[in-house]
Amino acid sequence: MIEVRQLNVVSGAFRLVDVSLQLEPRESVVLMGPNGAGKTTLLEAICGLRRITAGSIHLNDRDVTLEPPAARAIGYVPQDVALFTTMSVRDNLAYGLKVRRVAEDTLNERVREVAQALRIVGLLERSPSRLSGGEARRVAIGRAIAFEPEVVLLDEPLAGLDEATRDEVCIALEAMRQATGAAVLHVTHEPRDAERLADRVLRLESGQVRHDERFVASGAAGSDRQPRLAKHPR
Ligand SMILES: Nc1ncnc2c1ncn2[C@@H]1O[C@H](COP(=O)(O)OP(=O)(O)OP(=O)(O)O)[C@@H](O)[C@H]1O
Repeated sequence: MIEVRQLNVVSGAFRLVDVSLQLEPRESVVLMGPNGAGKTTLLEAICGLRRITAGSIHLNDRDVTLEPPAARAIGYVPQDVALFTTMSVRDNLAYGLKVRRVAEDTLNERVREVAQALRIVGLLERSPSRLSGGEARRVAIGRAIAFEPEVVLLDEPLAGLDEATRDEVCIALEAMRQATGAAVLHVTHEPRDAERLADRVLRLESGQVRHDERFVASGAAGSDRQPRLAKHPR
């Protein structure tokens, strides 16, 4: 479970003020809101990439507010993907496992599983600079989930994908969520993503988060899909 308590962030003239939210394990929450509302700023603050001026972040009752990003069990897919261009796709996927000193055989198995689930096995030895936009997005998702984080933060991961790739990525995300029990916070501007992926929807407006009462979960969030990623002991 992740709990954000009264988070305050100052970014130039922009402010997030007393933002609170909570995600249960395996819960899929979509975060919507207008351009510039602070969705990216909020995700960056939760994963430790933005300094917060007040408030706290708790992962399973552990206060991680002052921990560096790599010490938090939080996977992040940034809006601009930001793959490590000096590494192969395989090494991008392995990165989160390496920094957490996961044994090599487990690491290799995990990379293989994630690559299969996201259908990027054929890309493993490529450089990220030679990927299409959709391929790069899938690699970024793989890098974020390979170390089996407790929470995954996704900043518009489906933007710009064609319908078939979009479906594949949605299925892989749902499989990951079902198999690992990770909670997912997913930023999108697309109501259809919310309908497909969300258990509930939050709206960020005027620096504050509120529940979208109009949203009713359709139950279409992949509960009928077979998980393809196995859970490994931490
Ligand atoms: N490094 C920065 N320095 C100063 N202001 C910033 C910085 N990064 C973002 N901002 C400002 O903070 C506000 C929130 O930006 P943010 O990217 O979090 O919004 P968003 O909701 O993710 O927008 P979008 O839907 O367009 O992606 C904007 O007004 C933006 O101009």
